[in-house]
This record gives sequence, structure tokens and C-alpha cells, in this order.
Amino acid sequence: MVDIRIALAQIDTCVGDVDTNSRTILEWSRRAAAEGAQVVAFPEMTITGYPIEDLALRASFQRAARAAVQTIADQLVADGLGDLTVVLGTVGAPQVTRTSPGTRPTNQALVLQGGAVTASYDKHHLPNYGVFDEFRIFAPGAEPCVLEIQGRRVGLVVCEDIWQDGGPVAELAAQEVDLLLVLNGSPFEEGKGHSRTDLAVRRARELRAPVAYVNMVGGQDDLVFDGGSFVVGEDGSVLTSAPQFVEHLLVWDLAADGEPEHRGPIAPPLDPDEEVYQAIVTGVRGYVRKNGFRSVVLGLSGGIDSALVAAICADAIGGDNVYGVSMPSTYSSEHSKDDALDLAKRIGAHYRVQPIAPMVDAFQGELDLQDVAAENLQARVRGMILMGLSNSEGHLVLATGNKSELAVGYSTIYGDAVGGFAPIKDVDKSQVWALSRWRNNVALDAGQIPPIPESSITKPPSAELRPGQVDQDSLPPYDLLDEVLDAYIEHAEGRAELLARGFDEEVVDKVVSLVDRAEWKRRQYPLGPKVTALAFGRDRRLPVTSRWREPHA
Ligand SMILES: Nc1ncnc2c1ncn2[C@@H]1O[C@H](COP(=O)(O)OP(=O)(O)OC[C@H]2O[C@@H]([n+]3cccc(C(=O)O)c3)[C@H](O)[C@@H]2O)[C@@H](O)[C@H]1O
Ligand SMILES: Nc1ncnc2c1ncn2[C@@H]1O[C@H](COP(=O)(O)OP(=O)(O)OP(=O)(O)O)[C@@H](O)[C@H]1O
Ligand SMILES: NC(=O)CC[C@H](N)C(=O)O
Repeated sequence: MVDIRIALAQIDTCVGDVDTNSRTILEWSRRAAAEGAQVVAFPEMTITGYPIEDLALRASFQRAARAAVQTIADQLVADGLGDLTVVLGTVGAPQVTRTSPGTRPTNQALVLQGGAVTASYDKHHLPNYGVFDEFRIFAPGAEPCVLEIQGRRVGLVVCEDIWQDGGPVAELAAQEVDLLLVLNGSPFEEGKGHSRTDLAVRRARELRAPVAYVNMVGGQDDLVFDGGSFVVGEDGSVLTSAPQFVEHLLVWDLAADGEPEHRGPIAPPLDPDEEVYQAIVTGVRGYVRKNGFRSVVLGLSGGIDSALVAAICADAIGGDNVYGVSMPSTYSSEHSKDDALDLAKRIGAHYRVQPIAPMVDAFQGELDLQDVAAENLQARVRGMILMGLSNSEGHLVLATGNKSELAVGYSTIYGDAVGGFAPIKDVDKSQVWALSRWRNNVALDAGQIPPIPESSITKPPSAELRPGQVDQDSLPPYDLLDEVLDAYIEHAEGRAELLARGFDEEVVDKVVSLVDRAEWKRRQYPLGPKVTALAFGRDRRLPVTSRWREPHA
């Protein structure tokens, strides 16, 4: 028996773009063959993109995916790749079962060999927690799948199947496989790479065989897929791994029976700040490109949030595609305007100044708004300007709110909350500073000019909606606020537990009340990349109309 060369194709697909995804599969199959691979494996739902949500239920979509399978199989043979085993993911046929009246298809892995489908596997475990809703759209599979490739037995499963004990992996353990191949659509969250490898190690030990894990890469709405494909050996060590956030072909040889396992290159792990930063860059790039935009526009206030968003965008799509607008009011400080211009120069962004006072005055001449209403008017005039520029020049408008602000509703709805995408909505204010410092340090280490002006990092945060206003007039200091938010939101602790931790009662009551009252505002906030274990949106679903309040003991 000889080695079998396996290529894990960590590619970026686009939901619904069956034709382009099919071409990408063919292109990477050719690459794999050129590397001498006998098997190439693609991520979960490669033909359709992932996650497809209710597109799965459309008969026309199911037909298009089915037709693509045969087109790919035929083209592989036409290209002289009939001997290559291609393993990919797609949407399977609708199932008529007791719980499924025939509209729910399966989440399927297919094996193409010699111009035909020679095996198929339907995902057993359908994740239905966090961001996932797969029970709604898929019917579960029931049969395990073992491929015979050059006399070796390769078990095939899909993503969630390895996250659950029992099921197909347990069945395969009784069937003596030589390798487990796992096709994945595993969204990024900070530190998740370790959970994936730990899990794969457990499965490798159960099966007494290596596990090859191929994950997708790229942005899809609020999800970021980081790739990071890998192979772990029977002994639990990582044998080879791919870098995160880039397309990559990871080539590895399954050793002949009884021979020691082969090792390949290991991608160096990313620093935790770098991992989150790159995830957001990937999310922004994916959203911009896949939705047909070439450029973005945002208000540059001289503050840290808009500066970090602009720096991320310059890294994602190039500074020349970033349009910054300074929109000073009568309350804007000189340093805000200077810092905004400085930032734009550092990242090579387009920059213009559009004072808002004449427009605010025109409104006030008619309405004479007072207090918060007058403050919010300024943010709304800015929102109107950005949407106007988007309509006339075609840029995607970015909202710059961070997770701490979203949590407590500290933004003006239809004002600074306008936009199509919100890059840092899952990054709390403490991490906004950390990511900014990390990005500047990377530039300094490389002998480059740091993108973010130092004063934007060090100045006290201010909305500048009235003279001398700072965020801390209305909110606890951000380090304290972020701790309380983490306990109340991420860890779902109640009022009593927050007080038991030693937080001040007044702070707890204020924060809890602000968070509870802002659900409606969060529901209307633009999409943005999930980078934490619990992002607002699909991870945390609460009623908007709710009279539940944390009990006072
Ligand atoms: N449950 C509910 N369902 C639907 N709508 C609801 C609602 N509750 C209130 N509303 C509506 O919301 C309105 C109040 O919300 P909104 O107009 O946003 O205004 P509001 O939340 O009262 O004020 C905005 C706050 O954000 C601060 N801010 C603004 C801009 C930027 C920044 C920053 O630092 O980044 C901070 C500002 O200083 C102020 O404290 C109400 O007038 C009502 O129309
Ligand atoms: N003078 C301004 N010129 C341009 N845009 C502004 C201006 N003021 C506010 N904005 C926009 O509104 C967003 C909310 O800004 P604001 O200054 O009120 O709060 P912030 O949370 O401190 O944000 P930042 O740190 O970016 O200043 C900003 O990020 C920016 O996009
Ligand atoms: N696509 C899936 O089945 C993903 C679910 C899995 N728990 C993950 O996040 O990796």
C-alpha cells in the first residue's frame, strides 16, 4: 500500500452564486491535481455557499445546485481529472419523513469520481443554537458513510457531526476507518480554533485514526469564516495546519498502513488581537465585495471608533476606496477636525469636510428642538449626509458603533446608527482601544506610519453633541461598564449575582435598565461581523416588547 495525497481546499464561496462556486471548485481541483493529490476535499455546502438559510427550501435553488453537481463532474472528466476524488458539500434532495413534509432537503456531502457521484452523506447533527437554525431548513441524515479510496477506508462527516457525542463518529469507530474527513462551515469567534482542534483530537482518539478538517474562509453577512483547516493525528498532535483568513490548499499525505504519520507545515497561531482584527477585515471585505460595492463612506469624528473602522477598511479594501467625511458642528473641537484629517492622510483615504451647522439651523428654524432632541438632530443630519453621498456616489455607509454602545443604546437611531454594515458592533470599547494599539504597533514594528493618530486613542470619548460633553457624563467609565456588560450579557447573570460580585448597586441598576431598554435599537442596527461567543443578533434573541425586569431582592 502507498501514501494517499489529500488536499484540503480552504476556499471562499458566495451564498447563492452557484456558477462562480462551481468554477472555484474546478479551479482548486485542478490545483490539487497539479500538487499530485488523489483526493481534494472542500468545505460544507461548497456549491451553494453557507449558510443558505431559507434558500434551502426553494425548489428552484435545489434544482440549480443539483444541475451544478453534474456540470462539475462532467468538467472534471473533460479536464482529465476523472481519477481525482472530489469531496464537496451541497444541498441534498427534499426528504419526506414523519417530521418533514418533503420541503426540507439535507445538508449533504458528495463524492465525485470519474464523472459520477459515487457516494453521498447527509449531515446527521443539525446545529440549532447560537447563530444556527438548521432544523428549520434541513432534514437530518441517518446513515454513516465510508469511502474506499485506494484500499483505505475514509469516513465522511459534516461539521456539527463531530461536535456531538454519539451519532456517525461513534458508528465509524466500530468500522475501522483509516481517516475521518470533516467538511466544515464553522464561523469564527475569538479563541475557537482551540475548541476545534481539541474536538478533532477527541474524535481521532475514538477512531484511532487521523482527522482531516477543512473549513471555509470569508465573510457572509454577520458571520466570518476563518479557515484554519488542519489535520490531527491518532496520537492527538496537530500534523499540519493552514493559516486563518486566507484561501489555502493544505496538502497532506495519509501514510501507508502501518507507516508513521506524515507531518507538514504548521501555520503560526495569531495573537488574540490580530485574530479579531483580521476577522473584522475579512468580514468587511466579504460584505463589500459580495454585495457589489467598491467603496465605503463613514463620518470621521476624530474619535477612536471611526478611526479604527477606517483603518480596518483601509486594510480590507484599500485606503483609496475609503471615503471619510468630517462633519463639524458648532460644538466640534479643533482637535476632532485635525485628528480626522490626520487619520485620512495616514490611511490614504479620500477626505472632505461638510459642516452641518447650516442644515441644523434650517431644521431648528422650523422645529426649535431642545435638549436631547437638539443633540440627536446633529447626528441625524450627519446620517442624512452619509446616505445622500451613498446614493449619489455608490459607497456603502458604515455605522461605527461599538458593542458597549449597542448594549446601552448610546447612539442616535437614524443618526449615527444609519448604515449598511457595522464593522465593530461586536467589539466592546475596551477592545476598541486594544485593537487600535495593536494595529499601530504592527505598523511601528514594520517601520510604517501607524494608521491611527495617537490623540484619537488617548482623548476621552465624546459625542460632541453639546459643549464639553463626554461619554462619562451619561455612562460609567468604560472599563467598569464593560465588566458589568460582560457579566450581565455574556454570562447572563442576574441583578443579585451582579451585586454579589461587588458591583455598585447604582451602576448595576443603571446598566441593566439601559441594556433592557435598548433591545429595539439593537434590532434595527446594521449587520456586522460576529467575533465573540455571544454577538447581538442571532446569538442573543430577546423580545423587543417585554416587561421583564431583573428582580430586586
Ligand atoms: N421600545 C421602543 N420601540 C420603538 N421606538 C422606541 C422605543 N423606545 C424609544 N423609542 C424611540 O426612540 C427615541 C429615542 O431614541 P434616540 O432618538 O436614539 O435618542 P436617545 O436614545 O434618547 O438619545 C441618544 C443618546 O445617545 C447619545 N449619543 C448619540 C449619538 C452618538 C453617541 C456616541 O457617543 O456615539 C451617543 C446621546 O448623547 C444620547 O444620550 C424615542 O423618541 C422614540 O421615538
Ligand atoms: N464631527 C463629526 N464629523 C464626522 N462624523 C462624525 C462627527 N461626529 C460624529 N460623527 C460620526 O458619528 C459617530 C458617532 O460619533 P460620536 O463622536 O458621537 O461618538 P463616539 O462613539 O465617540 O465615536 P468616535 O470615537 O468615532 O468619535 C462617529 O464615529 C462618526 O462616524
Ligand atoms: N456548520 C456547522 O455545523 C457549524 C457548527 C459547529 N458547532 C461549529 O461552529 O463549528
